[in-house]
Amino acid sequence: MNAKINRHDFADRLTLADKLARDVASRLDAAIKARGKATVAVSGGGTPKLMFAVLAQQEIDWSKVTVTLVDERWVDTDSDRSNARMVAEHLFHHESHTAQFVPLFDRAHKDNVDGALADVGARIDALGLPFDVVLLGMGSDGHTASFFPGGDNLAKALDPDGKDTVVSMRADGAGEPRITLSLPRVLDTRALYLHIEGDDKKQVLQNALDGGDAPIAKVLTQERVPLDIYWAP
Ligand SMILES: O=C(O)[C@H](O)[C@@H](O)[C@H](O)[C@H](O)COP(=O)(O)O
Repeated sequence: MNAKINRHDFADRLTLADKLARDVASRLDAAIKARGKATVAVSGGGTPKLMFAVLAQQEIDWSKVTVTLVDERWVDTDSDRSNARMVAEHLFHHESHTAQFVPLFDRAHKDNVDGALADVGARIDALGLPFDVVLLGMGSDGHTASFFPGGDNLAKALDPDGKDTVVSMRADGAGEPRITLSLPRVLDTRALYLHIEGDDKKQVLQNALDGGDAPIAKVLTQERVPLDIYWAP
């Protein structure tokens, strides 16, 4: 293991959500004070919802915060599979409604994710990396972002020296086609968090820490940025 890893285990999910939301808000607030703006890339799926509800209530200058996604399912924003929709419904309330959102989905290319890669990549590059915060989740198959085992562009997405900002991904476990930040872009951040819940995911994480080759292992063994892992049963 090469990454500097800090483990944070909690007794329950609400306590985790509260602490992680405060830690992220504090990072964003420090970025605004230091550089006048903050950027955060968040993950989709179900795990972040409770934490987003707490994060939305943190009193920072959200008008100076830009939120984007680590990955997105290639579906329109009215789909209940859309991560953009999930973020809109769970994060952009209360204090945070003035934040700017940069989507990964591009309706102009709704039938062909590959046609959107250049434009979406440029959109992310224009944010001026590094991100201040990147929040990752993990599936029980050991994927993080859309780095799915067996994914058609997995090697490209995981190439530590790859030049692509975003990569398309199709995989049996992914449902619809995906777009994902590449591994080097995920790691181009001042702070990196992995948020996982449940004993099954803890075991998947442990397998990767023990030398398993699930995609999450690439985040555990990198040397670019320390990793804070937040877990609750
Ligand atoms: O769009 C997505 O699916 C994600 O960004 C993905 O990487 C997610 O973090 C994991 O699949 C965990 O998902 P759950 O939180 O729903 O288990």
